[in-house]
Amino acid sequence: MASSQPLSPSHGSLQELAKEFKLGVPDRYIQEHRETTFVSNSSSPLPSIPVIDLNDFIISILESNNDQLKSLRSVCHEWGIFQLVNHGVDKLLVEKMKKETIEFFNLPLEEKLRYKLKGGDYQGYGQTILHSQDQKIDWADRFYMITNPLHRRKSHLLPDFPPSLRDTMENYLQELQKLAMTLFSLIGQAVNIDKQEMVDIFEDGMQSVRMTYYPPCPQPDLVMGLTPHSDAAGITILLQVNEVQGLQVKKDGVWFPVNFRPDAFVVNVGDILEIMSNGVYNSIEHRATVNTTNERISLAMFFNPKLEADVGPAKSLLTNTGEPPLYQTVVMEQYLKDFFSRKLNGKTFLEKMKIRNCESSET
Ligand SMILES: O=C(O)CCC(=O)C(=O)O
Ligand SMILES: [Fe+2]
Repeated sequence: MASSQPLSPSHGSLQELAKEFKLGVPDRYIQEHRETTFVSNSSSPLPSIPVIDLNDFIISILESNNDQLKSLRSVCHEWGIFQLVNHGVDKLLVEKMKKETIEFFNLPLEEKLRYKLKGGDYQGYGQTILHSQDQKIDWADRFYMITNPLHRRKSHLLPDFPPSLRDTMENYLQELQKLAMTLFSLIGQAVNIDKQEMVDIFEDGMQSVRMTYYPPCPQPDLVMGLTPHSDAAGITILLQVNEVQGLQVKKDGVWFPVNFRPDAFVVNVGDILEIMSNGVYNSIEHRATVNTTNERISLAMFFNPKLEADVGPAKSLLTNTGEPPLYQTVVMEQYLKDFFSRKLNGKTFLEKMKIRNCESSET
């Protein structure tokens, strides 16, 4: 396990700083080894990420057919990401949440700095958390916090938000938690995990949120809005707040841009579902790019097991399929500690959870 203490970022807000970098980007932001993005043309068009329609499940359950579950399984296996439409969350609430998120980043700097990351913590407002002095900084400001369990909330964050943002966020959290439980149930069934096991693990689970602000950048091809990573979550439900595109996913070794549908949430399969499904599902590697003219804002919500739950291949899946476990099992609380003690780096954290052949033959 990496033991580096995160360094306190002293560089406050890029949203303000970026205004001074009109001509060029400082070295600390330049990513020398940035992988290129797929360029489409008439013979190789841009592949679009799959769309899952929640209404289709209601119909297929009524008709007792498994086709929808089969297609969900194949989407989570081959892609690990999909656009979810007819998700049932009130459109007005989604629009209000977008508006409040934009207003958060429009607050005067001194207001936002009330929520500033404090030394050694990973919750609050600021730039990339640094694990070493030479680490590159992403071209973004973020606000991250744990929203459930309630006793883990930091009193100077959500509870202390401007009332309209706080109330909208509370409603949004509740609605998305319900949606996440529906998705967990379907995604679990599609890979032979018992419904009750998903409920026991995810109901009232650990939930967190990240709002990200990507300023326009004079040299967008030199920086990264968000470093390539997979989410250390069960699932992530992602909202593109201001309709500026920038998310990319890595599929079969190639980076593809994702075009968000305005009526959809983007759902990512996270590392924990890859582990629970014993490797059937793929936690998608993704990154965010930026552009010269438009700021971009996103809101990601992460849904996880309870802090005291075991994270490992689902017991009912191993029993139902007779497969040996391909990943280790650790308690969620420890899993998170290990995750936050490292810098984001592709899928390397998930790799550490894999049981190697030599290890399994020794145990
Ligand atoms: O900004 C985006 O579209 C991606 C955000 C994301 O991947 C994250 O917050 O983990
Ligand atoms: Fe992510």
